[in-house]
Amino acid sequence: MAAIELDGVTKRFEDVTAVSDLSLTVEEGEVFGFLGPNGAGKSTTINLLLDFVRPTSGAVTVLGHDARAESIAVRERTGVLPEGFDVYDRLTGRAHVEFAVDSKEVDVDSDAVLERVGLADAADRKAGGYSKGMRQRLALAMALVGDPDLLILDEPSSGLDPAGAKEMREIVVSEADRGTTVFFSSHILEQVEAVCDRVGILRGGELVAVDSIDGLRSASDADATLHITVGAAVGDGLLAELRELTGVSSVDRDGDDALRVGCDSDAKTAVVTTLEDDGIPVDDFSTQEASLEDLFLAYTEDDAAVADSPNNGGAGAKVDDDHPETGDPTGNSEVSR
Ligand SMILES: Nc1ncnc2c1ncn2[C@@H]1O[C@H](COP(=O)(O)OP(=O)(O)OP(=O)(O)O)[C@@H](O)[C@H]1O
Repeated sequence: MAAIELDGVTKRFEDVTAVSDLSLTVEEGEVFGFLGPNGAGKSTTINLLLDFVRPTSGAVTVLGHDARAESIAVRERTGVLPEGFDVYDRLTGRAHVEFAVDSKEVDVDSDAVLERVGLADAADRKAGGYSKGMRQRLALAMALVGDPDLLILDEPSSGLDPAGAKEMREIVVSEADRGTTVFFSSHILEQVEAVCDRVGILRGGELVAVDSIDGLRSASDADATLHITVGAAVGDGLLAELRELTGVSSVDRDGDDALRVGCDSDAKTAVVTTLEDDGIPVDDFSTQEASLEDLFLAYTEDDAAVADSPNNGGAGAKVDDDHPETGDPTGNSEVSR
């Protein structure tokens, strides 16, 4: 069964279309990264899943439940780390987790959850004195209460130091190992690359790509960089010839005995063959694949030109030619529609 299913979902706020005809399926047990520039519609999508906002059109199903009609059933099985989470200053960390335990009506040892997110030593301190990263850990602890089937994390690494970000990754991986579906939005692409099975990229409310990172690589124009060590000097004429090859975007000398070539994967062989045909021995070469950041830019920049990507869970990877900040640590109060 799919954990999340959005079918032709559009959300308009007066004249702003935050999400446009979004279709996306996230399978149970997947770790799914949801990316997009500021204002792309990520938080709105998350709010649609949780029935904090309602679609203008289209259907949202979460864990087999209709997100509108069965929102309570969804929330009972879902842990949420909301964007812009804020603490109750006067309550201790433990009191926050106990609040989540009571709200979810589960029998959970709050200290064990706090330990899990590295807050055991600060459990009795008032959360108003917590650093930003500690607040974020506390939000995660509350999301983890009750071992949810689905974790929805909106910018989970915001405010975390590198050690905290690593712990966040480890928790995501261990949750996934337990079978939990994890759906998270992030601007920290290394984080996403490290843990996600698939990513979806939103741009202006539209899903412009959804695939594994390798799938995005092969479907996008983002180039790999080929480092070639050569056994003889490469003249300007040959450099120009290489630049003319199909799929080659740049060719630069890298010292006297090496070249750096930006090219798509199909062009690699032609580059090497052209050098050898011109009597230049190729002593060594290595390829550095496009990073997720390169891919993100390729899919979201204005002149993005991206080939069709086949594996999209029914969404159709596309070629691009009232968000309630409640202050409620459950993330559950105040619904804006
Ligand atoms: N309650 C609202 N009323 C009016 N417009 C809204 C509301 N909520 C979101 N929007 C608009 O919808 C668009 C998408 O916003 P959203 O917060 O979903 O983007 P995002 O991808 O989460 O951005 P960020 O990365 O900056 O958090 C933006 O243009 C935003 O201004």
